[in-house]
Amino acid sequence: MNKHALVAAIKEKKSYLCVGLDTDITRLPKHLQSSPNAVVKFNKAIIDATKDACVSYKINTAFYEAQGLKGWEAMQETLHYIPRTHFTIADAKRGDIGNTSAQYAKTFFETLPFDAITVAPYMGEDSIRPFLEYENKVTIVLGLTSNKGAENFELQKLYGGKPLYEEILTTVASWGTPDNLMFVVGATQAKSFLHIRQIIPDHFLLVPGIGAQGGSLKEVSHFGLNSDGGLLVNASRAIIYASSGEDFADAAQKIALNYHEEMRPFL
Ligand SMILES: O=C(O)c1cc(=O)[nH]c(=O)n1[C@@H]1O[C@H](COP(=O)(O)O)[C@@H](O)[C@H]1O
Repeated sequence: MNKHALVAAIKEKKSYLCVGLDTDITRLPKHLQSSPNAVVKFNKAIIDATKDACVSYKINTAFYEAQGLKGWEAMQETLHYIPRTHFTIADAKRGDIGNTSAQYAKTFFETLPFDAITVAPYMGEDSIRPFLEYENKVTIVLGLTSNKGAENFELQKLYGGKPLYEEILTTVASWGTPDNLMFVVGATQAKSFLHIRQIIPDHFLLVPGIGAQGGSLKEVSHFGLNSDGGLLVNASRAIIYASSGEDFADAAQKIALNYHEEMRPFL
């Protein structure tokens, strides 16, 4: 699915919810833990339960890579199970010298055919170009992240007085278009959304940090939405671990529907 199809899905469904499949093998409900392929069973149940409320799924690759070969297989099976009507994100946070980034792009755009990947901008233009060369794929660059460590570098002022993250948004935006580039902005950074929208009015923002990290969906929506929707708000733990019992999928569905209901009036 490309960005235009995503915009259509958001408008039709009146949802900009992205469900995060950060599936931690140690947090699976007890009744699944001994079952073979437990991660895939869990993910399939979560997808079945939440697909009507959301337009996107984000697979955080760390939770799968940590399991070795079995984890990569689970990631692949999960990706293929996600309906084509949903925008798929590999949250892999890659980026390296050009020829290495080209291999990362191949991994997450071809071998595993995700629609988008998260990328760290630290190594600059040649580390991001190989991702942008793919037509109909989206590169999501870390802008202002949700974590405390954002203060260490992203919010530090450069010599001109501008914070580093602003320089990243402006410069990276000039390497692509709002069709092939999005930016990560954490929901915990709500007070910066108005300003960020002045710098990049047209780009989609992937917004993690509601739910477990305490960000406000209302604030983010108020300041972040644009005429395309322009937001993908992610929640992972708050949805997928809404219950640790046999009712985990029903509980996940309830939370996802609540987010959807909160989003509806904004569109
Ligand atoms: O790129 C991300 O998705 C990301 C960026 C960021 O600034 N903060 C952030 O939490 N994330 C990811 O978003 C998800 C948030 O998970 P929950 O806090 O459980 O909703 C995790 O997969 C994080 O790795």
